[in-house]
Amino acid sequence: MTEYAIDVHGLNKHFGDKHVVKDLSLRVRRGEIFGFLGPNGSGKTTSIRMMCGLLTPDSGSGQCLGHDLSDSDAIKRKVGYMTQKFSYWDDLTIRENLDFVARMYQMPRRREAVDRTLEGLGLTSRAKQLTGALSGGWKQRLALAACMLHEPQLLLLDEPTAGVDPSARRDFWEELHRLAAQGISVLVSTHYMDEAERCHKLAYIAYGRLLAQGTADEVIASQSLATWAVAGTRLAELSQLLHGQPGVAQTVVFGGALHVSGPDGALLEATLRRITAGQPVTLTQVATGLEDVFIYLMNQSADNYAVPA
Ligand SMILES: Nc1ncnc2c1ncn2[C@@H]1O[C@H](COP(=O)(O)OP(=O)(O)OP(=O)(O)O)[C@@H](O)[C@H]1O
Repeated sequence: MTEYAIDVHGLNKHFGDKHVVKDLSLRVRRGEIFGFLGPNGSGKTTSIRMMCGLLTPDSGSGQCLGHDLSDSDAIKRKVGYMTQKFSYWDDLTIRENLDFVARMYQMPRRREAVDRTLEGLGLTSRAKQLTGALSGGWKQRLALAACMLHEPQLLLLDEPTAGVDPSARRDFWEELHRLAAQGISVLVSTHYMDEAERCHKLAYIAYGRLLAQGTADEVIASQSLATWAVAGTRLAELSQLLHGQPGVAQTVVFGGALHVSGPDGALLEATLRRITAGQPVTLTQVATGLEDVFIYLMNQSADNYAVPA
């Protein structure tokens, strides 16, 4: 048994003349929760589908749970894949939906598998509820249960909590950590920063290219950004003034403060002091956050990929 649930190198995928995944190399350890972040259309779903054998890469190689990527039948038997779209029957109960999935996959000892899964995900008391009447959070839990029926070793979850309220998202993540503690590996794509911070490791992908990966602290440190918080009034006006000034890479409003970041700390500070001189604002250097870094990475890659006029 290898140390990695996923270990892929140089994966590429084109759709027509669009190069949607570029030289993707990624390793996910067993029992690790690995977060996959990036703007819409950056290639997260395509990457996930290649890693679980649902889509053949144009080039590149690797293994998933010890099987070569080309051995998609073996991989699919050990992987649970939760797609973005909720695809269960509203007019069936939770139990009936799970039973339907178990039948579809011709699972042996179906009743036992459904009971075990209901119990494992805290759904037993709701087993008879109609799916259509469930809240978004419980629907996601049903979808997770359906992809756990065959006891997979790896979960590939594509934006599993999109549109789910914060308390249900927290419960869902507690469940993921419980599963990871049992040795199940999880690759999860998300747009939520709080979820990114709950992952053991992260990768940020934009325009098909993986731009940073590691723990949240490593991803933040990798960009060496300095960040200042500017508190005061007329911050929108100040943001416009700062745009394009020496040392200013980006300005982002965070609650009542403007976060201003740039790669050259001294230059950024000098610019901030010059532009805000005499204005009723306070400047405080703050720790650069994950969101600051993701916005920076996205802007950088947009610049690199911009088509020249
Ligand atoms: N089967 C397909 N045929 C043609 N183009 C596709 C196909 N699947 C995806 N694409 C294109 O590939 C690019 C990457 O899509 P993908 O769904 O992998 O991105 P994503 O990062 O998962 O986006 P989102 O966050 O919106 O789900 C997009 O431009 C998309 O339109």
